[in-house]
Amino acid sequence: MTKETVINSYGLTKRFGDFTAVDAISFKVYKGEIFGFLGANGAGKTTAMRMLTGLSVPSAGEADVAGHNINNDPESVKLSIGYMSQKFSLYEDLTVRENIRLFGGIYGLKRSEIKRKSTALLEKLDMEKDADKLVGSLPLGWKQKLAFSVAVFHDPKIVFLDEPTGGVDPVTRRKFWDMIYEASEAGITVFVTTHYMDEAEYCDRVSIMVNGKIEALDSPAGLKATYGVDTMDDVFLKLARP
Ligand SMILES: Nc1ncnc2c1ncn2[C@@H]1O[C@H](COP(=O)(O)OP(=O)(O)OP(=O)(O)O)[C@@H](O)[C@H]1O
Repeated sequence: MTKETVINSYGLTKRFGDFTAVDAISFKVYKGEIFGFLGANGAGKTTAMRMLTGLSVPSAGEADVAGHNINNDPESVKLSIGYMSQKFSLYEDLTVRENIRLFGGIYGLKRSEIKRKSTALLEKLDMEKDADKLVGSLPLGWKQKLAFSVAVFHDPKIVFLDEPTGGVDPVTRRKFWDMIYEASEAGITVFVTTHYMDEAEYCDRVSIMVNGKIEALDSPAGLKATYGVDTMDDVFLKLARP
């Protein structure tokens, strides 16, 4: 069976003046995959992700994302994906319920659908009694779970997560990854950047970006075998911090 390609990037490039932040990256991501997008600080991950999500125009190159071309039809790209940025997109001065409603509306869901799905989501997150609390008052781990949930609320084909678990303890991070697995099992492709190497191990495939280029791309086991090391930490150290 051939795998369905949901991201096809070819020669994707972003320059800021004389500086090339993303340097002609070409790769494919398949449906339902958990794809880890790794690299040291400043390697170009966020810049690449902003192009792939239709938020920033490439200097050169192309990408098809969820069946739409990022250059010709960025608006369709935006509607077909979910995006959770490092600072999340949640409104701190709105309640949990208001945030869910807002994002459902932005992604074009019907009112009745928003209502039904909100009830199910609050139950799943065990946040029914917190539904009318301001998001700003919640612990960071809860905000991350809520931000992820609103990013997949409209059942997008792909969800892009930019360092979704920064600043929380390992148990909270592990719980967050249960949600990622669940989304992937439901057929949502997960594109995730992280600085945590235990999280890199949870991915189906991992790419490692160095100075704007993709230096390696394989499964965690494949990368470890190629570089003759036992952990993703060591793979990362060899490539990204030689
Ligand atoms: N708007 C901009 N103008 C000029 N340079 C920029 C701009 N945005 C990013 N850069 C530069 O591009 C490079 C890549 O940045 P980017 O944020 O994509 O890296 P990153 O891999 O996501 O890093 P981090 O892990 O720290 O988030 C950096 O050197 C950054 O300073």
